[in-house]
Amino acid sequence: SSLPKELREKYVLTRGIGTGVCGEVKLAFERSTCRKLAVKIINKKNFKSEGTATRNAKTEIEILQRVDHPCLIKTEDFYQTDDSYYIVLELMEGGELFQKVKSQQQLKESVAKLYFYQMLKAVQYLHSNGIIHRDLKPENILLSSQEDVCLIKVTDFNQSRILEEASLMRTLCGTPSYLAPEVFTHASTTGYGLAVDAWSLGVLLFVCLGGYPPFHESFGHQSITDQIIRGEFTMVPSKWKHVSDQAKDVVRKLLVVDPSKRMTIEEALQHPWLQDRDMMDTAHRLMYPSGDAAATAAVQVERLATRKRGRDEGDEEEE
Ligand SMILES: C/C(=N\NC(=N)NO)c1ccc(NC(=O)c2cc3cccc([N+](=O)[O-])c3[nH]2)cc1
Repeated sequence: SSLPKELREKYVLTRGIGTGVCGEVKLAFERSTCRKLAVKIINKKNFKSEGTATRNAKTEIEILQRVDHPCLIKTEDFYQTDDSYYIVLELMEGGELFQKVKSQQQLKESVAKLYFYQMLKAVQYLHSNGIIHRDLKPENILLSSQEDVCLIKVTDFNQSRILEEASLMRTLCGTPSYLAPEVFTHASTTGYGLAVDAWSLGVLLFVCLGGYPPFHESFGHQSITDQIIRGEFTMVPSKWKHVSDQAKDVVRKLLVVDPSKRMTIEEALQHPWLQDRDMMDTAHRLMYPSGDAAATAAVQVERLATRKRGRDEGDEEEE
């Protein structure tokens, strides 16, 4: 394929290392440093052209370049041609969580807990920045190494949405007489939107602990959508007998059909199963290798503040 000239000048692209539904990932070497990197090639026709202004304004690429958290994929560089995007990313040598669960049957509970905690922190960060991921699945969770104890990163923001309270405010300025009730209740504000990610994390945790999905067309007579709508899943004893009751409790409180009754990300982070000092120390050592987490946290806060100021000024220009 015709790679952008600047990309070819800066990187050597070699073999494919992962194939996503919407494109492929190639191993690349940065010519100047010989550093190994990954290049995700996304075919533009995979980007559904959304009607809503919000989606057009904030494409996935902008989200990818804006987010900054140890458990979210970081883009190093970005190129595009008429038909493709080329995203240069850090190499995630552990590959997709999906492959690891498949090859190991099911993960050890301590490993599942370490990964799940990092996923919660990544999604907590997205939500605090008004972003819903909406497509959390094992293919979109990457592992930084082949070791069980490793950093994980969430990727693929193609389905993500920015929560625009502003657009709701504009809606409420008009005549309300034609507006549906849910516009005024939770449904259209951050409330329910964020809960979709909590459900997906429940499915992810179920798969990591049980080694099989909670909802699947091959289970019983019901369609997969009926199983999901009814929230009907089975913890097969042979697979779940070694899993702790606390871990099962987290899954059961996330796979709740009614979003208003579903456990939130914040509540999950407070659940007894995750009050595990050793796991947290390991996770923080992986997330903030520089060691001084306080300093790193302070830097994060400062960076967010400057970015927020920048965005506000930027928005004024847009307005
Ligand atoms: C941003 C994004 N997707 N966005 C999108 N619209 N997809 O639908 C995206 C999706 C997937 C990836 N995947 C990788 O970086 C990735 C997959 C993989 C498998 C084995 C080994 C490696 N590796 O880096 O060594 C891998 N990296 C990286 C970025």
